[in-house]
Amino acid sequence: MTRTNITIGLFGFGVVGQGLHAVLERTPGLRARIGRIAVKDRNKARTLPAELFTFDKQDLLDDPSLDVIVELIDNADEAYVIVKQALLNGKAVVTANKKMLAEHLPELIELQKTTGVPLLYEAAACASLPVIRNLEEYYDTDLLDSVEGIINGSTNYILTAMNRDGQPYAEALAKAQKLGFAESNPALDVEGLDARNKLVLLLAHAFGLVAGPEEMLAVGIDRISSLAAAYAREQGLAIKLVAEARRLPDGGIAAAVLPTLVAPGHELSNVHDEFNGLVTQSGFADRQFFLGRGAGAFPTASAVLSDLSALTYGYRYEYKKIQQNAHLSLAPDAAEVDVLVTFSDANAPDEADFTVVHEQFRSAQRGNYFTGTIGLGQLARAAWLRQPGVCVVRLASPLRAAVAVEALAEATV
Ligand SMILES: NC(=O)C1=CN([C@@H]2O[C@H](COP(=O)(O)OP(=O)(O)OC[C@H]3O[C@@H](n4cnc5c(N)ncnc54)[C@H](OP(=O)(O)O)[C@@H]3O)[C@@H](O)[C@H]2O)C=CC1
Ligand SMILES: N[C@@H](CC=O)C(=O)O
Repeated sequence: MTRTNITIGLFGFGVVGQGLHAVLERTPGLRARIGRIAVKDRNKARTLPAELFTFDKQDLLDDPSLDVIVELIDNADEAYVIVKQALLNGKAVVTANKKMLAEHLPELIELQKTTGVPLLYEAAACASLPVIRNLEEYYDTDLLDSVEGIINGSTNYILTAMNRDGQPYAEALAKAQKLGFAESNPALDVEGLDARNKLVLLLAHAFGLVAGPEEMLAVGIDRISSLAAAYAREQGLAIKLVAEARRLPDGGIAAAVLPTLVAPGHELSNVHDEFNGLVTQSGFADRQFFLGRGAGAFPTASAVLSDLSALTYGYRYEYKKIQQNAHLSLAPDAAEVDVLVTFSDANAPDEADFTVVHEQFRSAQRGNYFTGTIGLGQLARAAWLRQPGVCVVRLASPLRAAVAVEALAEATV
């Protein structure tokens, strides 16, 4: 699609949809206008004339006057049907729906290939931060070693409100919802699933690895115990929800989303409120840091706007790294991680799962914890991880290649 006047068929007129409308009004240079809007609730009052709205998706998908479908609804299953049909109908699509993308990425990549129609989704990972196109284009030849970041705005907003402002968890979550940062189902945010969906997109564009979300471990902030929070405070560290993907020496990729202790000098320690931050590490450019708003109406709409503009000059993702790295796979059993585990007497973790246990603490008043090293795959499989009263927080060290138990024993003799 290379034209300068775009007529948009917009699905969804919630936080981001209304943000996009406002942003387009203030961006006359793009010459893009919303032709029709599909929404769901017939009883909701709208801020635009009623004739602009429809409740039938076909009114947009079958309308030849609409060049681009912008999909901004909060239902991933319905979004999938809409996006697929739009591509098959030859309409370019811009979406912010990371859940839908993460669940259907292989098919959506194939559909772009077979139809020749572009699907862009910069807003789906880190909202206003231009990460997808940078990972796809800028790091095209400079080999990336890792991406590590705070990629969910709501949980960062909640953790900031709790730690800096002393707000209770439930109050901070309610505020994140009120401000339009949280998903309609906020469990996606606080359980680490939204960050994991975004990590799927980062993996595809950073490393050319297309993985399903369920293949990666995600632990959310909803399980952070008061003992873990106290441990962090006493050590002068902050707990952040961090998504990490790291190339291992043997070529596999270790990837996970975990609450993580972040040291004061680390780039991510300065990412507050609903901001996101992403650190990339690559062969030649070395370490780089992206920082910006990771949720909210205008920041997210700004990324949608950028995708619309990119469509006008014929931009599409080429997924070059997927072709180059067809052999690449996730290797959780080749990786290990240092963690803090807090637990109640009733649900103690199995210490035999750990390669090493470092520090132990037991107190009838404060609760119990230990720190140790565990294989990433072992941690993901551990039944105790999901037991009530168990909290796992990654220590400040990154994911790394697993050291075999024997090698460790030899080294310590
Ligand atoms: N909020 C944010 O900061 C960010 C959100 N996103 C993503 O953007 C998308 C939209 O989020 P957000 O704007 O916050 O969500 P909202 O809940 O604010 O709005 C959702 C909109 O979708 C409409 N809708 C739901 N189902 C359908 C359907 N089947 N057909 C047509 N319209 C439908 C709703 O209609 P109605 O008005 O009738 O209820 C509503 O207008 C989500 O995928 C989200 O994950 C991505 C980055 C940031
Ligand atoms: N709920 C998401 C919205 C943006 O992606 C978040 O909080 O990051």
